[in-house]
Amino acid sequence: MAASTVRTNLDGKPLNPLTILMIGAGGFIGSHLCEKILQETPHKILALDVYSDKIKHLLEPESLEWAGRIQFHRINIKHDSRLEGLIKMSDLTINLAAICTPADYNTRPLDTIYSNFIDALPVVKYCSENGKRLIHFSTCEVYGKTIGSFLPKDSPLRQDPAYYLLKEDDSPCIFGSIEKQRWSYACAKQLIERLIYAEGAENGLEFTIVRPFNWIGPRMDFIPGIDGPSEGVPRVLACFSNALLRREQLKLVDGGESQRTFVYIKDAIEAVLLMIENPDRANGHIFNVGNPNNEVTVRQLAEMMTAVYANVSGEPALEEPTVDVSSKEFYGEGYDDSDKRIPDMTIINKQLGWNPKTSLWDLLDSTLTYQHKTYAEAIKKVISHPTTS
Ligand SMILES: NC(=O)c1ccc[n+]([C@@H]2O[C@H](COP(=O)([O-])OP(=O)(O)OC[C@H]3O[C@@H](n4cnc5c(N)ncnc54)[C@H](O)[C@@H]3O)[C@@H](O)[C@H]2O)c1
Ligand SMILES: O=C(O)[C@H]1O[C@H](OP(=O)(O)OP(=O)(O)OC[C@H]2O[C@@H](n3ccc(=O)[nH]c3=O)[C@H](O)[C@@H]2O)[C@H](O)[C@@H](O)[C@@H]1O
Repeated sequence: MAASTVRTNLDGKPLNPLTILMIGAGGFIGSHLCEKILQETPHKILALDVYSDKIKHLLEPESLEWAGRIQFHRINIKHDSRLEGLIKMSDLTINLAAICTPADYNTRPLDTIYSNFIDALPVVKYCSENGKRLIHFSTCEVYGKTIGSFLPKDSPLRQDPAYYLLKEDDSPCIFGSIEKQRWSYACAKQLIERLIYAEGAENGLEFTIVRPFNWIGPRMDFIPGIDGPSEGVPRVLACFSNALLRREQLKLVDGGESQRTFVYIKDAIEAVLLMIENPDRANGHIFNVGNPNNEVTVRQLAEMMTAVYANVSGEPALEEPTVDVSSKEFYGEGYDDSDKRIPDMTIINKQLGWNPKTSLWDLLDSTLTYQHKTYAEAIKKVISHPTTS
């Protein structure tokens, strides 16, 4: 960014450089947000995480044009007295830290609840007590299941948006029974949202809550056995990428009938930057951030990824690229699923004028090109020397 550029917000006001504490900066979303802020704004980042691999390229070498504008703090927010000091030093805190992989929700429900609720409490408290602004990352999973999912399969009402469109200020949050521990994540996220909202109402906390709807792109999660545990189960993009890279069948949980809308990480990050730089328009709001035009079933996603990867890698797809597995086999006891997730975009459109741009085909093409470049050689090595991995 040219040092002399005068940047203004949506209301034409000049933007002053901010100091931003980003908790969870070393993760998927954090790494893209750091890149965007460093490349396009004059803001400073205090990047906090227990890992830094995904932002290594931003931290070194020191000669990069943004040297001095990013500082990494290897801190676990569960137990570190430096947290309050960092919040005090910053104009804005963005909290991304969480356990947010469905394979963990029913197998590690305690860690999931602690991570998404208990560990976030001091962040909210310190922001509120010190009069600091907070952007907190929640999830579209707080909506749970759609009202329409309880209607008979052939009910024409299922086609009516009133029964499936997810609206921030209107839709109920519908989770399964307590034994369905999948909902431990959604429930913890819902309670922290309610707490933040209450801090706003009772103590004047300036907050924005983000509900991401399946943001995907490069650096999401890990490829098992390459840059993550061999037995680990990441989110669907990485699961399917891993299978494609290894020329294995893509596993469709319970027939792959669930529906999702996928948004390209780079589109979504633009929405977050608008929130950062337009507090008057973003404070006090909860925002859906997704792409309602990119809806597919998980089966369709598998078919699209198979076609795109064949093109990217130059290798023909398997004759039978997918296989059905039960959720119990894949995730274990207590798994349940969101049936359909289409974000209503009214509020984010009205407040920030944001719209996603990238089609599912285009985002899969750039993402799978990245996956192939980053992992194909390493996978080949592991496959040819399995014991040395
Ligand atoms: N990716 C999505 O589409 C999506 C969708 C819905 C919600 N979210 C939410 O957005 C946030 C970020 O998601 P992501 O996809 O980047 O996940 P991620 O797992 O890639 O990133 C989370 C980061 O937080 C860090 N972290 C976790 N606990 C920590 C602790 N105690 N102390 C310090 N650092 C800690 C992790 O090391 C990791 O780098 C999460 O809150 C998640 O629930 C993401
Ligand atoms: O990304 C989001 O917006 C939110 O949704 C995700 O939840 P989910 O979409 O269910 O997680 P994925 O792992 O991406 O799974 C999507 C669908 O694919 C299915 N799946 C997953 C992996 C696989 O190999 N095969 C497969 O069929 C799952 O059962 C599910 O129906 C995670 O909970 C969070 O990261 C986040 O809050």
